[in-house]
Amino acid sequence: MVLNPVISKLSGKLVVLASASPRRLEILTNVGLRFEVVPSWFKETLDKSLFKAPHEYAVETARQKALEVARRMPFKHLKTPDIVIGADTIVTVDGLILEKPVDKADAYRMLSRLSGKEHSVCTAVAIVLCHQQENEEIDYQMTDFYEETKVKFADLSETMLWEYIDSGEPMDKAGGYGIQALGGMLVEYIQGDFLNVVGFPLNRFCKQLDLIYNHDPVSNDVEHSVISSNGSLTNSIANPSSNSSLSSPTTSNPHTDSPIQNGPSASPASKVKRKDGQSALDDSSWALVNSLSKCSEGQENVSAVGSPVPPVTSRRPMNLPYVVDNVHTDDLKRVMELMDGFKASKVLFTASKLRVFDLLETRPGLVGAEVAQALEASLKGTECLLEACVSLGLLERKQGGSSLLSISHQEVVYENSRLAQRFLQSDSPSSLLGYMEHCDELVWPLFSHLESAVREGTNQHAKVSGKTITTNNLFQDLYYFRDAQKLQFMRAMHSIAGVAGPAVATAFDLSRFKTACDLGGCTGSMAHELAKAYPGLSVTVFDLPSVVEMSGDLFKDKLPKADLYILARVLHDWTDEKVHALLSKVSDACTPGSAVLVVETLLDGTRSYPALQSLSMLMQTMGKERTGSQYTQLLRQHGFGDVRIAHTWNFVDVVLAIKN
Ligand SMILES: O=c1[nH]cc([C@@H]2O[C@H](COP(=O)(O)OP(=O)(O)OP(=O)(O)O)[C@@H](O)[C@H]2O)c(=O)[nH]1
Repeated sequence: MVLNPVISKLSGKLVVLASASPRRLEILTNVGLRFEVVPSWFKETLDKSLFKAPHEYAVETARQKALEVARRMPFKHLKTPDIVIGADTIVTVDGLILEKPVDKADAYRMLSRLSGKEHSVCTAVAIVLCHQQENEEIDYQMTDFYEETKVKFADLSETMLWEYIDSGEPMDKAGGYGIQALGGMLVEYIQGDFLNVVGFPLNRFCKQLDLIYNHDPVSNDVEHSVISSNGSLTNSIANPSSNSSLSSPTTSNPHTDSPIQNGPSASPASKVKRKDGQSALDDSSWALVNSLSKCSEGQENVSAVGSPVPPVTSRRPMNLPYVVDNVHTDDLKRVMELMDGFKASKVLFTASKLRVFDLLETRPGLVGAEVAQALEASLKGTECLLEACVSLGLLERKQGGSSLLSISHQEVVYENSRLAQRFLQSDSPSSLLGYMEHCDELVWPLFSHLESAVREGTNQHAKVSGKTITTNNLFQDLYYFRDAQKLQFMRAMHSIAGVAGPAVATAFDLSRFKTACDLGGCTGSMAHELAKAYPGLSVTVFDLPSVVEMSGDLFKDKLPKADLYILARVLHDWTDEKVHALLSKVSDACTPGSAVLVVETLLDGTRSYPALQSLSMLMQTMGKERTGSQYTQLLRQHGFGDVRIAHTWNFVDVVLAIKN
C-alpha cells in the first residue's frame, strides 16, 4: 500500500462521510481527504441479541448508517455520491456491548464496569460505492470490515469517576470515554490501533481502499476475490430502485463483467465473476436487498458476501421507488416487539415449566419428535415451541442428528443456548427457574388486570383469587397461607438472590462490619453470598416464624443486634408509612457508624426493568419501586446521614446508609 495513491484515488469523486462524529471528520481531514459530511439518520437500535458476536452488530450498524445516506442523497440532496463511508464504534466488556451513555448514571455504570479491566473496542467501517447507470438508476456496492483494539483501564476511584463524568466528556463517546482527551488518563495500556479506539481505523481503511482501487480481482474467482465481512472486499451489489440489472443483457452473458463496470471509477468488486460462470450480480443484487429487508424484519443479517442467495420470487413492481425509511422501520420493529412481549414471556415460562431446558441439558441434540415424546406433548405444539425458543435465543437449532427418530442425518436438532445453560437449567447455580415460576403463576394473572390496578391504584388479588390483601397481613395472606405458595415464593426469592447476590455483596466494601442481620432474608441465599464475600462477617437471617428459626415480625418484634442491617427487596413491598415505621426501628437498633444496606431496583427514568417492576409491586403488594434519591431522603430522615448508591446492572441496585 502506498499512501498517496490510495487517498488520491478518491480525488475528483464525491466522497461522503455518513457520520456526525467530529473525531472521524478530523482523522480523515488530517490525511488530506476531501469529503462532505452527511450524518446518518439511521437509529442505532438493531436488536443486539440477533448477532452472534459484538463485531457483527457494529458491522451491520455501520452498513445501515452508510446505506441510509447513500439512498437519501439522490432524493434529498439531489446528487449521487461516489462513495459513502459509515462507521460504528462499540466497547465490549463482560459480554456486554456498550455504546454512548444516555445520561450520567449510564456513564457511571459503564465506567465502573470498565474500571480495572481490559475491554475491547471495535470500530466497523462500511464503504458504499454508488454508481449511477445510464438509465438514472443507482447501483450500490458494499464492502465492510472491522478492527479491534484492546484497552486496559486503571482502577478508578469514585471521586475520579465522578470528576470525569462531570467533565461532560463521556457523553458522546462509545463506552463513555475519549481516549484522545481526559479519558486517556484512565488508560493503563492499549493493544492495537489507537485511532480505532478514537472512532476510525485509518490504517485498515487505507488498506481497504487499496484493495478496492489498486487490485483487480477480475482474473480471480469469487472464492478468491471475495473475502469475508470480517476481512475485506465484498461483492454485494444492489439496485434498490429497480430490478432492471437482473434483466440486463450484460448480466445474462456468463462471461462478461457486471454492467456497472463503467470507466475507471468502477470498482473491481463489480467485476467479480462466480465460479459457476454466472455474473455475481444476479444473486448478489438480491442478496443485499434481501439482507436489508431481513434486517428490518429483525432477522439475522444475511451477509451479502458473494453467497449465492436464491432469487426472490415475488419482486417489487417496476418503477415503485424502493424507500427504506429506517426511522419508521425501527419504530415499527420496536412497537411489534412490545406487542409481542407477552408472547415471548409466556414461551419462556412454558418451556421452563415443561423442563425443556433440563431435558436438553441431559440429552442435547434431540429432534422435535424426541422432545415431544419426552414431554408427553403434541409434536405440532412442541415444534412450534422449540422454534419460538430458537427465535428468542433460548435454544440453538443445529443440523444433522444421529438420533433414532431422525429420518435423515440432516434433520434439525436442538440444544440449549448459552443463556439457557446459565439461567434456565434447574441445576445451574444462577438458575432463575424459581423466579420464573413466581412470575408465571402469580404475576402473570395479576397483569391481566393492569387497567384496574391503574384505575384503582391498588393490588389486584381480589380479581384473581377473590382474596383481599391489606397491609395488615400482607405476607401471611399473600405468600405464606399455604405451604405450596410459601415454597414457591421462597424459591423465587432464592433464585433472585442467587443471581444478584455476588453483585450486591461487592457493590461496597463491607469488610469493616463484623455482624450483619438480613431482615426478611427468607432462605438465606443473600446472607450466604455476603458471608462468602466477607469471611469475617457473621450473618443472621431474620424472618417470619413460618420461614426461619430466628423468627419474628419485622414490624412488631425486637430486631437482633448487628453492625449492618440488610433490607433486600423488603421496602418495595410497603407504603411510605410502613417504610418509615421499619426504618425507624432499624435506626433505633443502630449505633453510630453501623449501617443499613438497602437492596432494591432503583427507578432511574431510563431503564424499563425498574419501571415495569414498580407496576408489578402495585399489582402484588401495597408498595412500589423508588428512585435512589427517594431512598436517600427516607434514610436521611431516620438519621442515616451518609448515603451511597451503587448500580449493579443486575435485578437490584444497592444503597448503603451509615448511621450518624
Ligand atoms: O476513545 C474514544 N472512543 C470513542 C469515541 C467516539 O465515540 C463515538 C462512537 O459512537 P458512534 O460510532 O455511534 O458514532 P457517532 O458519534 O454517534 O456518530 P455517527 O453519526 O457516525 O453515528 C464516535 O464519535 C467516536 O469518535 C471517542 O471520541 N473516543
